[in-house]
Amino acid sequence: FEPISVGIAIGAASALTGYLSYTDLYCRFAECCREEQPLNASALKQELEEKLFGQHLATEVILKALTGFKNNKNPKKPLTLSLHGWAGTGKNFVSQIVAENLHRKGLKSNFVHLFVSTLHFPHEQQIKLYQARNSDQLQSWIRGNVSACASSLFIFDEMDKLHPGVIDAIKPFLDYYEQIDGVSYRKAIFIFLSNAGGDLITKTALDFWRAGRKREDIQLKDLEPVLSVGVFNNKHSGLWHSGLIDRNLIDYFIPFLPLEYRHVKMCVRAEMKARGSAVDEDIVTSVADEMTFFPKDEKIYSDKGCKTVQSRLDFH
Ligand SMILES: Nc1ncnc2c1ncn2[C@@H]1O[C@H](COP(=O)(O)OP(=O)(O)OP(=O)(O)O)[C@@H](O)[C@H]1O
Repeated sequence: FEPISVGIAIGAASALTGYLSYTDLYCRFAECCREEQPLNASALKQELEEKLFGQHLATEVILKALTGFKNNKNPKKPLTLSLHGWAGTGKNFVSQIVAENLHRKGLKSNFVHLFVSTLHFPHEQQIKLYQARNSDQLQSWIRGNVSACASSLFIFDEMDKLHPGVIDAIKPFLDYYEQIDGVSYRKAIFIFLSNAGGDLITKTALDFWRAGRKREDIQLKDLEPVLSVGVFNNKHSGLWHSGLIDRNLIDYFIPFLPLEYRHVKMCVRAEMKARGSAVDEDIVTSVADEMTFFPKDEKIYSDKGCKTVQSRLDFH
C-alpha cells in the first residue's frame, strides 16, 4: 500500500461520513426537505386503519395514490387529490395524517401549507379585487414554497367556496409542464377538500343501508357516476367551473361516507384515549346520544360526523 493514497482514502471516507452524519444530525434538529425520502407505506396503512373510522374507500385510495406517486422517480405532474364528503367525516383529519407521513412535523412543517379559502378570500363581492392581487400572491406563494422544497404539500380547505377565478391561478401548477419559470412542480402534492357531492355520497350510502347491504361493500364504481353528476357537472361548485376536471388535472376523487352512531362512539373512545383518560362506556354512550342523526325516520348518520365530539366530551 502506498501510504499517501491510503491517507487520502481515509481522509475522504471520514470527510464523507463526517458530512453525512452532520447532515443527518442537522436534519434531526432543523427540518430538511428530503425529496427522495421514500414513503413508509406500511406505517401509513396502519395509521389509517387504526385511526380513520368508517372510511374504507378513502383509506384504500389514499394509500394507493400516495405509494404510487412516491415510488415514481419521475412523475409527469404533481399529485392532486380531491376529498369529498359531509362535514366532520375526516377530510381534514386524513390530510393531517398524510402531512405527518410525508413531513415529520406534519401541519407544522415548513413544507406543508394549509390554505383555507374562506379565511384567505372571505368576501365574494370583492373577488375581482382579490383575484387580481391575490392570484398573483397565491401564485408566487406556491412558486416560492415549491422552489424551497419540491415535495411540498398544499392543502386547500373549503375548495367549493373558492372562486373559480382563484382556482384558475392554481391550475398551471397542476398541469403536465416540465417546468414553469425554472421551477418544477411535479413532485408536489395538492389536496383539495370540499363538501361538494357530500349529499349524493350520503344518498348512495343510504341506498345500500336500505337495501340491507353492508357499508363496506360500497365500491368506488358505485360512487363514480354519482360524483360525476353531482360534482363534475355542478356549475355552482367553484372547483368544477374552472376546468380542472375537463383537463383531467385531478388524479383521484376520494369520497368520505357519512358516519354512523358506531363510528361516533369510536371517535369518543379515541378522544378519551388521546386525553389519557380511561375509556368509560357510559360516557361514550351519552356523548354519542347527544349527537343528532338523520334522515328523520331512520336516524342513521351523524349530522356533524365526529366534529363536535371533542367539545361535547368537555362537559362530561
Ligand atoms: N372518519 C373519522 N375517523 C376518526 N376520527 C374522525 C373521523 N371523522 C372525523 N373525525 C374526528 O373529528 C374531527 C373533525 O373532523 P374533520 O375536521 O376531519 O372533518 P372534515 O371532514 O374535514 O369536516 P368539514 O367538511 O366540516 O371541514 C377530527 O379532528 C377527528 O378527530
